[in-house]
Amino acid sequence: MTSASDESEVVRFKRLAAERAVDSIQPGMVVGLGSGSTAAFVVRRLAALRAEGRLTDVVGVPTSVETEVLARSLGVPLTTLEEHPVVDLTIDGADEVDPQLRLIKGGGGALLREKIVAQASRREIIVVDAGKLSPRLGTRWPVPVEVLPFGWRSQALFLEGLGARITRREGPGGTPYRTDQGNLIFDCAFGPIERPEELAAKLEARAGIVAHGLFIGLTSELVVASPEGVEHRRPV
Ligand SMILES: O=C(CO)[C@H](O)[C@H](O)COP(=O)(O)O
Repeated sequence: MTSASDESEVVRFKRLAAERAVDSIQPGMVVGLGSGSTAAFVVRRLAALRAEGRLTDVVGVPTSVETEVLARSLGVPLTTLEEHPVVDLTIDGADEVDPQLRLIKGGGGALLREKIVAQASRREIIVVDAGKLSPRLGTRWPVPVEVLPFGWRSQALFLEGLGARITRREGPGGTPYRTDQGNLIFDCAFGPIERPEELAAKLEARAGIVAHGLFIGLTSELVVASPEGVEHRRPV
């Protein structure tokens, strides 16, 4: 168990951003629970508030098996998109955020469920430490692309044809990483991406590509924590 005193600065910023976003949760909400280390702080904060008798009627929609396991272990009640096809508010992390609040996500491999939940949400708050901010997507992070195992070598050639340097993500013991759906991930280094919308359209047109980590037009608010403090950027 990590105590607040031995948290690294970056981890502290992740926690502060996550905790600020939790302030936006209202009683009775259906809340999308993102994946990754920053989003895990959202689940922990929700559990701590429940222990104080607050937000006890909030239910979460987990975006990954990992988040589901964490939430269950902390007693946070969960639901599904089948039961609640519209989510009031989702709080999730990101790997890279550009000035238009376009994102690269999927460092934790949960991109497909994260995007499904984001698209089902009325509001999507992204929580990051300031190190995730980037002038142009692709500068600091590859774009994860989830592909069906069927025909994966063809997808690899297609992705290289788009100009990416690709790496098939590895799981435990050097075996291919598998997503919660049993698919593969290629991390695609494009370098700084000039027109993310065009790249997203090409990826979406390809059969066998199940999801990609470009999240465009899905962020409604951003919470960024840095040495200067915590900033909640809302639409103007
Ligand atoms: O997209 C994600 C998982 O698929 C995460 O939100 C992203 O990788 C950020 O992770 P972290 O909060 O651990 O830095």
